[in-house]
Amino acid sequence: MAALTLLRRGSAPARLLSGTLNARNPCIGATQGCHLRRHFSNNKILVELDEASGVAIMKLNNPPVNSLSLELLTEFCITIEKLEMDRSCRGVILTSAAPKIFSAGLDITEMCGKSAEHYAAFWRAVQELWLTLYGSNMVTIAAINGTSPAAGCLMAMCCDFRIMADNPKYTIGLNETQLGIVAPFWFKDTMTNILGHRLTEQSLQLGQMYTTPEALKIGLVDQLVPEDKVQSTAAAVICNWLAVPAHARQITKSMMRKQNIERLVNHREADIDNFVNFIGKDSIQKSLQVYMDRLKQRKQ
Ligand SMILES: CCCCC/C=C\C/C=C\C=C\CC(=O)SCCNC(=O)CCNC(=O)[C@H](O)C(C)(C)COP(=O)(O)OP(=O)(O)OC[C@H]1O[C@@H](n2cnc3c(N)ncnc32)[C@H](O)[C@@H]1OP(=O)(O)O
Repeated sequence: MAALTLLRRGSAPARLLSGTLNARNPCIGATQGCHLRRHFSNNKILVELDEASGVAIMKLNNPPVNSLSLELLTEFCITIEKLEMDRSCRGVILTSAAPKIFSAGLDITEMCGKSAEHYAAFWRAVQELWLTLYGSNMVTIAAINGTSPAAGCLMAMCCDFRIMADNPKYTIGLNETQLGIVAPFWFKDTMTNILGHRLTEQSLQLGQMYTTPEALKIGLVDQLVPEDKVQSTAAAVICNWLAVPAHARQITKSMMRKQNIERLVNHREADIDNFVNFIGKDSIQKSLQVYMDRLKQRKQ
C-alpha cells in the first residue's frame, strides 16, 4: 500500500469543508476549553488526539532509544494513515516518549545477519515511512526532544517544521557514512531541499552530527527552545500552520515535494534491490558489526 497521500488524494477541499474547526483559527476550540481527547496506541506509538484543535501528539515509544524496527515502522505508517483518514485530525506533532532520545534511527539489528527477504521487507517499510510522512496532507511538526541521528533525523526532516530542545548534549544529522553505509538518494533529496546542495554534500560525506546551535544556524532545525517548552511551542506553532486555508497549504506542500516523492515511487523496486545487495555485502556487514560493538563498548 504505497502511501503517497499528497499525490493520490484530491481531498484537500473536502477535508477543509468537513473540518470541525474554526476556519480562521483552528485552535480556537482548544483555547475555549472544549477539549475532547482521544487516546490510542499501538505497541510502540502513543497517540493523543485533541479533537478541539485537530492536533494529534504522536509519541515514539520504543525504549531504550526508539530505534526504528520493522514493527515500529509498520505501526508508524498505520498510525499516520489512520490519522490522515480521521476528519477530526489535521495536524500531527511527532515527538519521543523516551527521555533524551528522539530516535536512534533505523534498528541496526534489522540490517545485520538477516536474509535477503528480510532486508527487502525492512527497506520497503523504511520507504513506506518516508512516503507516508513526507507525503502527508496534514501539518506535521517535529518536537525533537533528544538526539536524532540518521533515520531519526530523516523523520524530523519529513515534517513541515522542526523545534528542538536546546540541550548541549543533543545532536542531529545524517551520520550514515560513519557507520560505513550510504544514505539513499531520497534521504539526500530530503536534506537537499532543506539545506541546499553544497551543505548537504558536506554533511553527508562527513556523516556529520550537529549540535543544536549548529543545526539552527544551518537551518536543519527551525527553532530551539528550552527542553520544557518543546511541547508547548509545538502546540503554538501548529496552530499558526493550521490557520492557513488547508487546501492552499496542502497543494503548495504537494507542489514542493511531488518531484522527490515521484522519484522514489518510480524507482522503488530498484532502490530495494540496491539496498539488499549493498547491505548483504560482507564488508558492509562487518562495518555494521564493528559499529554496534563500539556502541556497546562505550558503556563499559
Ligand atoms: C549505493 C546504494 C545505497 C543504497 C542504500 C544503502 C544503505 C542505506 C542503509 C541504511 C540507512 C540507515 C539509516 C540509519 O538510521 S542507520 C542507524 C544510525 N543510528 C545511529 O548511528 C545511532 C546509534 N546509537 C547511538 O549513537 C546511541 O545509542 C544514542 C546516542 C542514540 C543513545 O545513546 P545512549 O548512551 O543513551 O544509549 P546506548 O547505551 O548507546 O544504547 C542503548 C541500547 O540501544 C542500542 N542501540 C542504540 N542505537 C541503536 C540502533 N540504531 N539500532 C539498534 N540498537 C541500537 C545500543 O546498542 C544499546 O544496546 P544494549 O547495549 O543496551 O544492548
